[in-house]
Formats: sequence, structure tokens, C-alpha cells
Amino acid sequence: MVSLTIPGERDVLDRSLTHAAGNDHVIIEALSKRYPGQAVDALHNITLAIRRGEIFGIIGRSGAGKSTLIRCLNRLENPTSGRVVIDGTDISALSRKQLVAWRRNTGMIFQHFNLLSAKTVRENIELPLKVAGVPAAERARKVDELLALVGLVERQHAWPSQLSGGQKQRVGIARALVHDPDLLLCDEATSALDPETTRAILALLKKINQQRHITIVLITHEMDVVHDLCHQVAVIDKGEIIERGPVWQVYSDPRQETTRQLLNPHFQTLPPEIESRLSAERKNSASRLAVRLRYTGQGARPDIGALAARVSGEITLVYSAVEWVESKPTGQLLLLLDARYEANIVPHELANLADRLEVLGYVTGY
Ligand SMILES: Nc1ncnc2c1ncn2[C@@H]1O[C@H](COP(=O)(O)OP(=O)(O)OP(=O)(O)O)[C@@H](O)[C@H]1O
Repeated sequence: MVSLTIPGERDVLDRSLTHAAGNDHVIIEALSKRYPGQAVDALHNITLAIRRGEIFGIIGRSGAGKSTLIRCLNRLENPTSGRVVIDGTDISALSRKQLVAWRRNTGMIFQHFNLLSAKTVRENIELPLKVAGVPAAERARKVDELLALVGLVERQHAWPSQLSGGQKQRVGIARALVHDPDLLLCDEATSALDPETTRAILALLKKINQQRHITIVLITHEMDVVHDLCHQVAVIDKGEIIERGPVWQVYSDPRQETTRQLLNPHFQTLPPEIESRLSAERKNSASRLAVRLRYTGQGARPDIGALAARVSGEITLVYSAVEWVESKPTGQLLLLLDARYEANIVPHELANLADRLEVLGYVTGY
């Protein structure tokens, strides 16, 4: 379980999922997109599979290609090459008319809500049903159901200008669900909201996923959104997927520098006061060995008692950040061991106490 690892040494990365046959909801195959007049692809050779009922996050920096990718999933953008297969349907093969009907199975919510200012909350939610020719009684029933789901019954006659950002997004979510879609696409759905409202909207999306078994694909530049909501994540950089896997895994053990930067401050680099005192060789008899124990959800647990029993003498806990993601411990402990410990004996002493052990070097004068 334990491996001695020098940070940055490991090569990267394809932690592709092993998908249960027949359970894929969205399949993206070798998708590339180049906008007219551009010299480079906005998306290059993207291949991804998203399972039915999961919440799949796509994260990346500004300009990485997130919006382009999510818009290719309902053909708001057409790929230059490759294809998107949803529920067994190759959506690039659909005619305009088929596409209109097909899109009812796919709800979409947007960062800026896209509500009609001259219609009330109730009317905004009802509108797509009217356009689809749904009878009035059925429309009323559906709107009532969705108002209750998103917690807006009391605000149903308000105008969008009278709503908070979070309430506007609740309207956007209700409107996206009017046709009972089995896929919901979220385009930076919480980016315009404050942290508390973001949490409430993420909780609503989680409830919708659990109660209605809707597959959710969301794009975001916020790692917290992925952490709090998603089961799986793909990291996109310069139009390519550079890393992907279960959230707990990517979160606890990012392989790519871009991912680490997105994760900051969760993925802690060394505290400056340690880094400045760190050397590869022991400087004097008081130099202490710095080790980082990483928990990446592979099975090891941060068992302080076992640690103390295994390592004798003074142990200084310099930094600790372990949290439980999907019931798996993820994070790290940074320790300075007793001065007599040498780099070459430590892995044996600490065997099985971490998923990954990094011997960082000797710290003098801390
Ligand atoms: N309509 C367009 N025409 C030409 N280039 C475009 C167009 N839309 C996007 N791009 C370019 O494609 C690349 C990917 O853009 P995209 O909007 O998909 O990225 P993003 O990750 O969603 O960024 P952001 O988080 O800033 O919205 C960028 O270089 C962008 O400038």
C-alpha cells in the first residue's frame, strides 16, 4: 500500500472509469471542435463516458473549453468531428425537428439564469410547457409540483427583478425540469452566487439527482462545487481532458499541476517555514526527517494511535488536512520525526499507515 514517492515524479494519468456495460448515459467519442477562423481546436479529441444517474463535473480554467463541451452535449454547438451519443442516440445525426423533440429530455441551467423579466416565476416555469402544447390543467399540475420541489411556492407570483440570485436559479432549475428530463446540464450554475446560496443550490441539485435519478453534467471553475456535489470529475485544460476519475481520488491525489492549482488551497504545498528549512542531507544531529502521509481513499486510515505506536520519540504534527469524501479519508499529515530517524528506514516504520508516503528531506531549526 505504501510507496515511497518523490513529489512530481509520478507520470500521469488516465484514471478512466471502468464502466458497467450498458450503464453509460452520455458517451463522447473523439470529439473535436474548432471555431470558424480559429487556428487551434477549442476542444481536441475528447472521449468521456458518463454513467446514468451520476453527477459528473467538468472543471477547468477560463478558456479551457468547458462551455464549448457542455454546449456540444445538446448541440447548441456542433462538433467539428467526433460524436455525442446520449441514451444510444447519436445526436449529431438528428434533424432540426428531431433535435427540438429530443432536447426535451435534456434540461439546461445557466450562470445568468436566462429568465424572462416580463413573466412571473410561475409563468417562466410554465412557458416551455405552453410552447410544447401541454394542456392548461396538466401545465398547472406540473408547475405546482416543481414550485414545491425548488421551494418557491410562496414566490410564484413574483417578478424576476424581485428575486435573489439563488431564487432566480431555483426558477431556472424548475424550468429545466418541466419535461421530466433524465439529463440535466449545468453551465456554471452557481458562479454568480455567494457561497451560502451556492451551498443551497448544490443541495437542491443533489436532491434532484437522488429523488429523480437524473444524470447531471456540470461545468465549473470552482473545485468546491465538484467536491460538494459530484461523483466523478474530468479536468479540462486547453481543450483536452488531462485527468479524470472519482472525485475523492482526483481530489486527494491529483496527478496534474493544473489540477493541483485548481485544488488550491486544498492541495497544500509545503508551508514556507518548512520549505525554507528543508534539505536533502542531514545538516546536524538535530535535523528532523519530514514525511508526508497521504490519504487517497485507497484504504489506509489516519490512525494517530497506530502512528505513535510505530514511531518512537518526538513526532511533530506540522500540518494536517484530512477530510472524508464519500466516506473515504483524503488529505495529508505532514510530520517531523524524531531526530534519529533516517530517510532509508522510515518507509518500514510507517508501513500501512498511509496510502502514500513521501519522505521530503531533513528540516533543521524548526
Ligand atoms: N464563438 C466562438 N468563436 C471563436 N472562439 C470561441 C468561441 N467560443 C469560444 N471560443 C474560444 O474557444 C476556447 C474555449 O472557450 P470556452 O468558452 O468553451 O471555455 P470555458 O472553459 O468555458 O471558459 P470560461 O470559463 O471563461 O467560460 C477559448 O479559447 C475561446 O476563446
